[in-house]
Amino acid sequence: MTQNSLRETVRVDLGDRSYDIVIGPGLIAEAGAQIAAREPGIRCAVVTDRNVAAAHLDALLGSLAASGIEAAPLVLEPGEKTKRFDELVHVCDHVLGARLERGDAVLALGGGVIGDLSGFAAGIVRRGMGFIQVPTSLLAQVDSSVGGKTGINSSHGKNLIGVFHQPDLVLADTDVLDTLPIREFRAGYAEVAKYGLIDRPEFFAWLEKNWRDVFSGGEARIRAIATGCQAKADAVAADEREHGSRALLNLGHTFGHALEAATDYDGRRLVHGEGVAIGMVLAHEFSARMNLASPDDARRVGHHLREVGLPTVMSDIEGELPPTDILMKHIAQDKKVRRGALTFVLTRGIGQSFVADDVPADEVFRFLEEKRAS
Ligand SMILES: NC(=O)c1ccc[n+]([C@@H]2O[C@H](COP(=O)([O-])OP(=O)(O)OC[C@H]3O[C@@H](n4cnc5c(N)ncnc54)[C@H](O)[C@@H]3O)[C@@H](O)[C@H]2O)c1
Ligand SMILES: O=C(O)C(=O)C[C@@H](O)[C@H](O)[C@H](O)COP(=O)(O)O
Ligand SMILES: [Zn+2]
Repeated sequence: MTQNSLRETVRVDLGDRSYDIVIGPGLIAEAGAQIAAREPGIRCAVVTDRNVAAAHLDALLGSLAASGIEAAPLVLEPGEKTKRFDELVHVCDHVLGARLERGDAVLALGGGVIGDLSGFAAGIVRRGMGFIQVPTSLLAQVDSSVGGKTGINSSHGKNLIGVFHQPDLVLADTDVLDTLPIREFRAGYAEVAKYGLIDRPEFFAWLEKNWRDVFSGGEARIRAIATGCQAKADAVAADEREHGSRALLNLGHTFGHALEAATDYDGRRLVHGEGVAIGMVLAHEFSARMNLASPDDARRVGHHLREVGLPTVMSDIEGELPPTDILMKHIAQDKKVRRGALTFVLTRGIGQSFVADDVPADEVFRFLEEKRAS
């Protein structure tokens, strides 16, 4: 990690596909110069959503134009339901209609929804073109803009269709978080805390003490984002395509994704980071039930996430959830399933997560039934 006053740069080491994540204030105004310095002559399709466009699109387009970068903007509807096939076709048609070449780029200006969808388009148009991430939600700055997982949802489940396609550059302008709704900031915080729970117990302890400063902005926020990006960069460099250790980044996601699918990706009821928050508490509780970890750790995780204002139990989700066998059907579609056996990220304690193969489905079923009843 290199530091320059409030600017931090984290490098994702992937040989000839390595790239920088630049983090700090004022980066949208500088985006044109940052991109032109790395890719002279490049043109961009700028994909964003209506909320982000209202607050930040003009500034980005101005910055690109000032550096002589031609840009073709496309504004989509906000929300998880935009991660679907017809919107993928929409983005691909837009990129082709603008006559962008393989060496040009799709630039994602937005949260994880826009990043995942645009990255998928960049990965398949002309069999793979340039991709630049300008993440605008906390979740996207600390997680989804890094690592090259792209994709869309299916009626069969979350993120089931997609490709790995790494970005060439990530510009995380921390100023833009000032316009992010507080509910979305909290949701992104769940993925920040995740890195502590995976294998950085001292980071989790730091968050327990300093989360108010992370929420209020400034140095603590930048430190939290840079620590998260470094953790993600390390995990991706070690196992780019999730053959093994990268699966740790999925802590809380097997339960969380099932809950997102069970609520029909309705962001009024549950957004991704909230599903991850509930999922991480469930993963710690399930680990305790399997005698792998102390129930005190599960209580500590639940206490912290609840303290910042996140939902932590299934009953926090508004409205009825479908029966447990439907949740199990979603869990069985998880991409970590091997030869029909469930794989979960479980834990031996705070910061001691591990990938558990062959988790008995009947134990998971009984556990979920009990949790729903309690
Ligand atoms: N590819 C990955 O590695 C990865 C990692 C984590 C999550 N994800 C995916 O990311 C998605 C969730 O991302 P998200 O939480 O960013 O959701 P999102 O993209 O829906 O953004 C959240 C909301 O905030 C708004 N918004 C974003 N930035 C804003 C800003 N600066 N000012 C005002 N409004 C703003 C958006 O319009 C949207 O309404 C999920 O689909 C999840 O599966 C992917
Ligand atoms: O980058 C990863 O690897 C992750 O698992 C990060 C997660 O936060 C993210 O939500 C990811 O999209 C989930 O991946 P999936 O393979 O379970 O769809
Ligand atoms: Zn996630």
